[in-house]
Order: sequence, then structure tokens, then C-alpha cells
Amino acid sequence: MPRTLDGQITMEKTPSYFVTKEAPARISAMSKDAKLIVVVRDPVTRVISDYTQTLSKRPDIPTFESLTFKNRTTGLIDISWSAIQIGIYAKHLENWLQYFPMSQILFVSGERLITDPAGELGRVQDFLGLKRIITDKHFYFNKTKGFPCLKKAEGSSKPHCLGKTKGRTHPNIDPEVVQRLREFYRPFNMKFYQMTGHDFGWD
Ligand SMILES: Nc1ncnc2c1ncn2[C@@H]1O[C@H](COP(=O)(O)OS(=O)(=O)O)[C@@H](OP(=O)(O)O)[C@H]1O
Repeated sequence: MPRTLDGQITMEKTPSYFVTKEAPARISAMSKDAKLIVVVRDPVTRVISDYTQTLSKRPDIPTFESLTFKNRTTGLIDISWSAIQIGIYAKHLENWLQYFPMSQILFVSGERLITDPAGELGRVQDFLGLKRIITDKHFYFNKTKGFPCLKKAEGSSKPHCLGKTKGRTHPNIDPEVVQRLREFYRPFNMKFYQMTGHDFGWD
């Protein structure tokens, strides 16, 4: 990681940190004052998104349903599937709270990042102690992409949307399977809302 000069903030992003058991101890050993930012979305949509990403790389993987259930008849969810595990946010957060106080962790809503990117980035800027430089005027809704995009990319005068691997169309999943996943995640979501003091509205 490059050295941080006065007036600079060094940021590092790795999606798997939040769910890696060893990460909190390692990061705390590096810097106890580090601020942690985690983007979380409805774990049910997350697992479908995760599956969509794997499917795009390996079209021969089993169906979503067969990966989700250990036993389809009883509705027993296969919690050994990493895509299911990752969405149990309360469990992962417990690990982090052994090393960091909640005041050093910001959970960004993945849903609001789409519906109100400037609002969510406002929270990020406040959390980092920065002036609110990024505001509504930096974004526009791109109808083709179906997502908000930047009016101007950094160092360029051209608009910029995220790439093709962000915002893929999800396959249709049997509503019964989705319902079962909702039931599975509900208690973990409730616990997560309690721990963070924030209702993300995923039910
Ligand atoms: N502005 C904008 N444009 C495009 N996509 C957006 C945007 N904001 C949030 N998202 C959501 O980001 C999801 C992909 O991010 P990931 O978390 O998979 O990224 S990462 O690979 O883990 O870094 C991606 O998930 P999918 O829709 O499942 O592809 C998007 O829903």
C-alpha cells in the first residue's frame, strides 16, 4: 500500500475482506484506527447476483435451486454454499466487532447506492470526515444502463458508467425458492439491523 501523505486518505478495496475470518485481526494489527466501509444489499438479491456472476464465467454450473438446497423437499438451505454464507452479515460482523467498534464501521446500502447514489456517498464523505464534494450534480440516470452513472469520469470530460459486469440481468428464480431464502435470512437480517442500529428494509 502506498504511504499516506498529510491530507491524504489511503483506501483499499477487496470484496472478500468482510467474510474472511483472519481479516479483522490483520487489519487491526496494521491500524487500529482504520475506518471500514462495507456495501451490503439484500442477501437474497446478493446470492442471485453471485450466482449470475459465476454463471457468466462457468455456464455449466448446476441450477440455482440445486445449489441453494441441501434438501429441496424439506427446504433445508445449503449453508456450505459460499454465496449463501456471505449474506449472513450478522455472523461476519460479529468477527469484526472483536477488533473494531461499530463507530469505525460504515454500512452502505447497496439499494440506496442505486436509488440515491449522492445521498449514500454523502454518508461516506461524512464518515471519512470529508467535505461533501460529491453531490447530486455529479450523477445522471443512464436509461440504457439502467443505473446511475457519473456525468464526468475523473480526469475526463466524458460520462462514465460501471462496466458490463456490474448490473447484469439476473435469471428468473422460482418465487417459492426466493420466499424460502427470505425466511432463511430474516432472523440474520433482524440481528444485523439490531447490531448496526439501521433497518435496511430487506423484508
Ligand atoms: N451505478 C451502478 N451501476 C452498475 N451497478 C451498480 C451501480 N450501483 C450499484 N450497482 C450494483 O453493483 C453490483 C456489482 O457490484 P459487486 O458487489 O458485484 O462488485 S464487486 O465485484 O464485489 O466489487 C451490481 O450487481 P448486479 O446487478 O447483480 O450485477 C449492481 O446492482
